[in-house]
Amino acid sequence: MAGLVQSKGRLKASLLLAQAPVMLVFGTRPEAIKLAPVVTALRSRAIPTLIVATGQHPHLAPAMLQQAGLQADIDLGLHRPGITPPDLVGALVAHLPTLFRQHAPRLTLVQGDTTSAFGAALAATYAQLPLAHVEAGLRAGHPTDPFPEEMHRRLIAPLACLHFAPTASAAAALRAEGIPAGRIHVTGNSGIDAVLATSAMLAGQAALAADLRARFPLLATPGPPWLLATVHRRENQGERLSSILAAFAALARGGGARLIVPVHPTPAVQQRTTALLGHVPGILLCAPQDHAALVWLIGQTALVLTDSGGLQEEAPALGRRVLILREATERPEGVDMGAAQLVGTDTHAIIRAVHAALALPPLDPCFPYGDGRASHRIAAVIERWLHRAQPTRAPRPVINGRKSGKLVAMGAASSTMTG
Ligand SMILES: CC(=O)N[C@H]1[C@@H](OP(=O)(O)OP(=O)(O)OC[C@H]2O[C@@H](n3ccc(=O)[nH]c3=O)[C@H](O)[C@@H]2O)O[C@H](CO)[C@@H](O)[C@@H]1O
Repeated sequence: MAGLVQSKGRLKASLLLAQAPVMLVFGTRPEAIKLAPVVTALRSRAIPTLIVATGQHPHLAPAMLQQAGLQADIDLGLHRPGITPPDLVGALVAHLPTLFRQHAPRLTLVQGDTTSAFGAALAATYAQLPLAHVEAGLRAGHPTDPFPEEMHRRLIAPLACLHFAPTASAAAALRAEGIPAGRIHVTGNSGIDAVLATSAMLAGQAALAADLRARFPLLATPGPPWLLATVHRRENQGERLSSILAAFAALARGGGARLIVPVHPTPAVQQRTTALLGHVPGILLCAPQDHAALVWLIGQTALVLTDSGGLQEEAPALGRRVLILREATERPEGVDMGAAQLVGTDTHAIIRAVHAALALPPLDPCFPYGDGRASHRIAAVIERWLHRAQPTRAPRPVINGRKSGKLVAMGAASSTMTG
């Protein structure tokens, strides 16, 4: 009898979950990379998910999901040439309510600090739907730098009821802003789950590594060490980009290093990079790579030079030092551990830092941003939350501008967990 009651309870719970999925909204390459393991972990617990692509990175983001064996259930296709962050936020606030009405998500989940993440967070909040934030609590120090990412992170925080902080210091930043401790869960960064999974896949597939060696035959040629370099951030465009690229050119011309540079498709970056580095001996420009190739490239190079957030996290996990080509970082843990150095964008400072870093002994893999189990922790918290939070009100349909029906109430907070 007890068993029957229990199985009826389970059945009721699973029906509840099935009727009301977790809606994950993402738009860019790094969100796709970092959300793919979260989707897999949710699905492994039989939590239904609905993946919504905004179209912010129309080619890069779906390709990254595909690599993880996933695809978007719905693609809003909101990208158009010249679209600005406010345009995209406006489009998301206009389009997402229809999906909220059709799919009645119990929880909307966003990752990081992109315009897609902020627009979806705002739309969910207008619809009075509970919001979860993966990679919560990163702060670079200034409210609008990097712009608009820091503004996005800070504005998403008060809207979310579940905050998945990658590190203890990210959790502390949230608490300092008044987020109740019980809503914050220190999980590690799901990007580390992704990079470790990709690295294990590469180790297990000799044919894939052979393909990559064939794709980049120059890397096997004798000569100075290869460095991996990427630059794309909005705050580094213009003169700062020229200053960084001048350092790359000088390093290659000086014969101390060779650089492989996957060039971001943003026109302002692509044009200047091709113009300044296109014909410099010792510099290999290439298209953006799939995640497996990028992870392989980190392993083939001696040092990573970047303004990317994700690469700052990934390189130490793969035993590579990072020189951060920015004035500030929201990821201080790698610097504190000696795996990363904040170098800035001055040409001479970059050259000096490269020579100094190349003289250091090799770095052992280290994990300031997580142990590869963040997605499992995130899914476990969401599962508990779904079972605990009562759907007291259903999503409110808006018909001819009039609201009727019921709303899903903001969920109760669950306890902090670090395990
Ligand atoms: C400084 C900053 O505000 N960065 C934010 C930005 O990401 P972020 O600066 O990391 O964005 P990038 O476009 O550099 O993406 C990094 C990811 O793309 C991969 N890669 C890169 C180049 C390539 O050719 N192929 C490839 O697969 C890297 O391995 C890494 O996993 O949005 C992320 C998603 O919300 C946030 O987590 C970051 O905080």
